[in-house]
Amino acid sequence: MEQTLRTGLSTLGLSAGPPVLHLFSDYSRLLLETNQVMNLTAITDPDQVAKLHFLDSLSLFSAWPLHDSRMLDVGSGAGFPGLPLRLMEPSISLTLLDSTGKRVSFLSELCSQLGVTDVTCIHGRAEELSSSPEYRETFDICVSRAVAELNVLCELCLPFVRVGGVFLAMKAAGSDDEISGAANAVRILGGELLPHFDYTVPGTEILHRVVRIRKSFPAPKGYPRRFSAIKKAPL
Ligand SMILES: C[S@@+](CC[C@H](N)C(=O)[O-])C[C@H]1O[C@@H](n2cnc3c(N)ncnc32)[C@H](O)[C@@H]1O
Repeated sequence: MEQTLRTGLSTLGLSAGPPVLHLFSDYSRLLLETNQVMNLTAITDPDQVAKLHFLDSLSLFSAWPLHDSRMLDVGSGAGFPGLPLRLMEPSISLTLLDSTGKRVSFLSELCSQLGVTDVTCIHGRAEELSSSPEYRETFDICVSRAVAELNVLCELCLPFVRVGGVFLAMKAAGSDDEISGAANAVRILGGELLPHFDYTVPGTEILHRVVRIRKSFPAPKGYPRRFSAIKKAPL
């Protein structure tokens, strides 16, 4: 696993010393051990964890400058993409958010075992939390992978991003229709669609995409709506 990671990192123009590589090994081991008793990932081979979770997450470094940012990962699940980014770049101030309590307990335990005690793990729903002044428009960067369609995801994520910050949504390469279908949501929520960034997940032939949305104006009051309303009438 460490060799796959080292090779993939060099493809991304990144490098890591033994202490960071060990952190990723420990992360993979704890993920796969816990996965035996809790549904965290469909991937069970450490080499595939390195490629499809770690290197896919770390590809965000090629899509946007991430250092020294206050970052929120919405629907982080087992920590992707936020935690691999923080392990590689300690200057990121990271908050992981998920609506499933068991996953958040796993994340808290994982961060404590990895010794990254400055990561904040929150159990809650994005559309409820972003109305609180503590979180609304306070993050430089919001990231999210595999949580919802982009029009819905914009309503969950853009209210967290400060004006001038960015929302980075990880999507499949063939997401052109999904992106054009989210144009209305982006506009209403104060966003501006930037050119997307396509990449090949290192060590694979899988093409993925980072949709980049700059926050240009504050999100109007009243957004996000309750999840039932978001689902019933997506923007
Ligand atoms: C398919 S998993 C993806 C996990 C991770 N981002 C990844 O790529 O491996 C989706 C996660 O989003 C969380 N989620 C879904 N809706 C959410 C919401 N409204 N607020 C916070 N978390 C949410 C779920 O609990 C789940 O853990």
